[in-house]
Amino acid sequence: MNQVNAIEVKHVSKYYRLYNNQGERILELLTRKPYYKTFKALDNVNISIKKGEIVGIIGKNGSGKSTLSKLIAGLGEVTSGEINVRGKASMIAINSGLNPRLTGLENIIYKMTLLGFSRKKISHLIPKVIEFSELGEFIKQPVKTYSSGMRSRLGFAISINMDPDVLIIDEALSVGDQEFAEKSFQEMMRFKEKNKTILFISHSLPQIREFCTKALWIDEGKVRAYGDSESVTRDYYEHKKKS
Ligand SMILES: Nc1ncnc2c1ncn2[C@@H]1O[C@H](COP(=O)(O)OP(=O)(O)OP(=O)(O)O)[C@@H](O)[C@H]1O
Repeated sequence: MNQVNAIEVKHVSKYYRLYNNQGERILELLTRKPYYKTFKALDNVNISIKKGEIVGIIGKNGSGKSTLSKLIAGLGEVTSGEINVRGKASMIAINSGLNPRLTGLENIIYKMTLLGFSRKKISHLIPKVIEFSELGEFIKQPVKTYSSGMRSRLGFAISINMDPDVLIIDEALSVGDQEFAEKSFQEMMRFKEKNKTILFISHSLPQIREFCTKALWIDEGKVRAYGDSESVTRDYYEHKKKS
């Protein structure tokens, strides 16, 4: 793998199986005949992302942004192709990664234990995560009682303090308040200074222009453009205006 590439996505396709109802899944098991339709969520995606880049991922709803970022984060299998990530990747998304039945504090411990952090390291990081999340006493409440903004705060605070090499943020900052979003952006910049890599999925083109060095435009599962964030967001905006 090239020394300077943090992420390499080579000829990656991802197909989902679509069933009309649960009955079809059972019929398939019984008859051993396929009852599903195949849906191509990603179609031969090739991309290399250099270490230290902040890459904004844009594209209309359902174009494959989350599918691609989940695969890069190691959540799920590619149907074909190959993904190489240098170092550890950590993903935060609006509704994933936290166990709703556990409290905020238990989630911190759970996630860090899963990643193999020592008890000592976890005890050291807990106060930092709580402080960054600004959840105060709510950290002792089950996550299912949190608002989407509170979940996103906790998710961001855990991920950033785990100090991954690649941080993937899927819309998680769109649900928080402005103040928290700004604090998170500052943290993203510090991350960049440490020459770490960030993938940032957002529907906000101004945010992408402000914070990302590059932008990746995904359209119907294919890479439509990858280049400097200014020009890719402009092309995307022009395309949206016409359609
Ligand atoms: N688990 C799944 N099973 C079946 N289809 C799926 C699954 N996950 C995603 N898809 C489909 O794959 C396509 C791409 O979805 P994805 O969530 O990657 O899009 P997105 O670009 O992130 O969209 P959005 O902007 O709405 O978040 C969509 O058509 C979606 O319905």
